[in-house]
Amino acid sequence: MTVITPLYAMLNRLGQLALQDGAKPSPQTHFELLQMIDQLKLAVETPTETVLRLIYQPPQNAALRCVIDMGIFPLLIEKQHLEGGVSATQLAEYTGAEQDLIVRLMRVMASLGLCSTPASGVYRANDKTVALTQPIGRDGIPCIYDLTVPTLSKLPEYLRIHEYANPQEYARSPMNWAVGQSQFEWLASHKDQQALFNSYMASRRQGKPMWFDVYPVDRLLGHAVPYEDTVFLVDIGGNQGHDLTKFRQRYPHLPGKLVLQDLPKVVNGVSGREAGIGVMAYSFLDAQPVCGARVYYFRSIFHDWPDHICRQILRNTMSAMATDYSRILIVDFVLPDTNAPLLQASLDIQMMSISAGVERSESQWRELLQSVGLEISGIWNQSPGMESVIEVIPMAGKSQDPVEN
Ligand SMILES: C[S@@+](CC[C@H](N)C(=O)[O-])C[C@H]1O[C@@H](n2cnc3c(N)ncnc32)[C@H](O)[C@@H]1O
Repeated sequence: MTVITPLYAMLNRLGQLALQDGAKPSPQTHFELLQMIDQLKLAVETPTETVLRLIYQPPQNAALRCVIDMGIFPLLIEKQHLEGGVSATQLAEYTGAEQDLIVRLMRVMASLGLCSTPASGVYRANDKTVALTQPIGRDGIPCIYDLTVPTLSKLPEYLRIHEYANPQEYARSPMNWAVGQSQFEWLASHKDQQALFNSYMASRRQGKPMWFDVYPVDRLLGHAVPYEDTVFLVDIGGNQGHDLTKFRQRYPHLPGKLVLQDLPKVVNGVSGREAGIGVMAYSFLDAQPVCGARVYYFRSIFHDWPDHICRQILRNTMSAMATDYSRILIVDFVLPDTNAPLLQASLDIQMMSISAGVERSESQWRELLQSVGLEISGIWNQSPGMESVIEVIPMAGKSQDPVEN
């Protein structure tokens, strides 16, 4: 009798998933495939192997950061035409680094699958190498490394000293304790990293659906007031306008203006004229100056902040909302109560560290919103691994007057 082991059952399921959607899997299948592959690895690894894999992640990240700094990935792309690949000797010549060091760093890159190594001390670009030369890898890796590593290395000490209290105050976040500033002050005082951050923000969802692919925008269009001087959507904390530009391209004829808001250091020098976007330096810790917009849109904002600041931001927005007309759209993760994807669970720890922020579950979102008199009118999601679009309106019978923060 054949015994179906858990490993065999997993492989079977993987096979089914691989067949299911042909060459281009749906977002759901893609997500399940990735989850299954992780589970498969755990099923094959011995417990010792799992622990060793985890222990040696920090050196991998450090090596990757160095290889990005040395500009090796663009060289591999540039020399892609060389059939035999690029040797460590050549890389040493191009970069000025010592050849033996290159061999040691590139061994890690090849093991991570970020290039191939057809012969000893020889490297070739693969499809992952390309992403490391684009803004998402080129700028995202050093940005997140510099922003988080000094704090993460001290997080165990911070939590021990603070008797394992859940960090809930922006001004007393682990980053503030470890580095003297929380994320946005730190970025504002580190010009190069702020530029990397902006570039990473604009690039990190490349190839993923936009919020308007997930959310039925028709819900907003039908009742929008079509006057030239009305505002259709304000992107609050919209960085340098990457989302709004794409929204404008998809919807060139909207009933009303689009407005981008972010901190002065982020939007100074940004011109939205070509895309027909108004640009405004504004802090969402102050009352919202744009009144009566159809939509107040926040993407990846609330996860940066603890509840008390989120309430402040929400109240500042509610004071500008038009009764029975304006709504808030929040694009953020809605963590499942069990089996949260590792990326979301890890981002939660990152947010906690750099700004006492939180990735929230549906019940946490409801609780937060209810505490200021708001309620969820719908949640849209295309894939469990992606952010959701949460539509929010004032609770029936609640006033939208400014309330004390
Ligand atoms: C995680 S990024 C998200 C950017 C963009 N919404 C996106 O999803 O790509 C957070 C943004 O909030 C902005 N921000 C931080 N503090 C702010 C404040 N007090 N007022 C307005 N924007 C702020 C940052 O400059 C940054 O652009």
